[in-house]
Amino acid sequence: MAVWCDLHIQKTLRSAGRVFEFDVQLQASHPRIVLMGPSGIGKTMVLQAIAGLIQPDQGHVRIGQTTLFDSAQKINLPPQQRRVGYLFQNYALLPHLTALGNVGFGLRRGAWGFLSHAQKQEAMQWLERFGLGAMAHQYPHTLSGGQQQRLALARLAILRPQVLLLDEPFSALDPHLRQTMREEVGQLLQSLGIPLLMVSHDGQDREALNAQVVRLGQVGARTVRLE
Ligand SMILES: Nc1ncnc2c1ncn2[C@@H]1O[C@H](COP(=O)(O)OP(=O)(O)OP(=O)(O)O)[C@@H](O)[C@H]1O
Repeated sequence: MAVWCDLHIQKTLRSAGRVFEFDVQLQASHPRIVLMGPSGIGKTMVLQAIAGLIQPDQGHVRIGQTTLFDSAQKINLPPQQRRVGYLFQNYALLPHLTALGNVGFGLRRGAWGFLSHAQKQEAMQWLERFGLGAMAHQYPHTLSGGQQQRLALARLAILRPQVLLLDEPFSALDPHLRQTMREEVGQLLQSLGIPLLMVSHDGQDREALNAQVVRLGQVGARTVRLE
């Protein structure tokens, strides 16, 4: 696979006399990257910079053929134009919509748009692909933790993002479900062909996803890529 992610993120944060310096470069061609490193090193910051939720002081972020951010060229696409699927830890499902409504939500036109017949069919296909076809008319709170996670992923995948960003997606699940979800999500994501960048503390996530590890660490007072 060609390089699908090319980034250089430089950022300095200061508060209460503490300075946090971040200078990380990454060129990824492996389709599944797991970002590891000690707590507070800035792993989540990498995902946020790709999603456009924080702005680097300097550097660039390119995903596929698209430049999302480039300080020299003064490019900074707003989050909604980045075609990036960010799975939040609480899944951010819409409680008043059914599973079908949640998956179809991003296909609607305008805030109050209804789903067309074709859009409903498309949403249904994605639910089935994620093993949730029988639960199309259930609300999120009636789904198990693993089902909610699959629903959240289906909701991102239907929009065909250029990359999926997952922040410790399995850490909130109980140990048994964690292993099942690792395997299920790993197979699903491989079959989708969407590149993946995931933050994890757990070597078993890397194994289940057959991913490449990128480690962040500190050199002096600065966070950098170690390998
Ligand atoms: N305004 C700020 N001033 C100084 N440092 C900050 C500021 N905001 C965030 N930081 C620091 O930025 C760092 C990056 O945090 P981030 O959540 O990305 O780390 P992480 O590697 O994902 O951690 P964890 O594994 O614990 O989730 C943290 O050390 C945090 O203390």
